[in-house]
Amino acid sequence: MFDHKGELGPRIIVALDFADQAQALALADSLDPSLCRVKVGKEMFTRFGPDLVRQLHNRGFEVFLDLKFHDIPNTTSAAVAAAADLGVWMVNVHASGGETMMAACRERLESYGDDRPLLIAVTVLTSMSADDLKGIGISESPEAHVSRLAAMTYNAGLDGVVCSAQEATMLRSEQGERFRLVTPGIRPTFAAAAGDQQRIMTPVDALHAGSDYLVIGRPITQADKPLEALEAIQAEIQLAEE
Ligand SMILES: O=c1ccn([C@@H]2O[C@H](COP(=O)(O)O)[C@@H](O)[C@H]2O)c(=O)[nH]1
Repeated sequence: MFDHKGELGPRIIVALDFADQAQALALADSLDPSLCRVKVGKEMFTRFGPDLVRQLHNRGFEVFLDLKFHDIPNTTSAAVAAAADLGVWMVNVHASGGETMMAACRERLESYGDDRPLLIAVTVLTSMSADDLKGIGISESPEAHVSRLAAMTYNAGLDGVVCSAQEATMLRSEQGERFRLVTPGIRPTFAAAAGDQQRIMTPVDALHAGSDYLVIGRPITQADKPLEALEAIQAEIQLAEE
């Protein structure tokens, strides 16, 4: 679970959320694949498809394909295999699709051996608060619900979860060191706007809390100078680690 595809490598995953492919690739060209990975999500994949992923691979980036599959086991496991065929570094499903579905996805990737992508599951979206959970009929706290979904993910044999950094310390102690914690909702000290994110943390605090990978979008992609924003975050991290 831990020893393939360059883990840990760069801890920052830049979320490429653009309506324009040329803009996304221009940004990628201004970044350094040795300093970050990139994430392709629903917007860009729906517009530009697998070709965008190939173009990023050609530029030397490892790609997290963030399509959050949520369907019956047969469909979801086939989708995960398609992602593996594309050669992505990481792919995800929704943990709320259930343990049987997640286990089917994990099993489907067995035949790829060490070439398989990391397979993780989304717990509770970082844009959701306790009130949002109540709105969909879930009365437990975000922490308790994340903990429940992460335990299911672990039992299904996946590599880790997407959660907020606010749950990282809890999950690290519950699921151990090898369970990958991928945390969006990261807001560096220089980025004032939380936007639609509810459960946020700074990069340094997130790493201290136990995050393995920090997913960062707008604070980098919408910055006047994206490479400088990325470097500023890395400097924050390095300073805190000294
Ligand atoms: O719970 C989740 C799961 C995925 N995301 C994705 O991460 C990035 C975050 O972008 P920011 O601009 O830094 O807010 C975005 O692509 C989301 O789709 C998430 O935010 N939360």
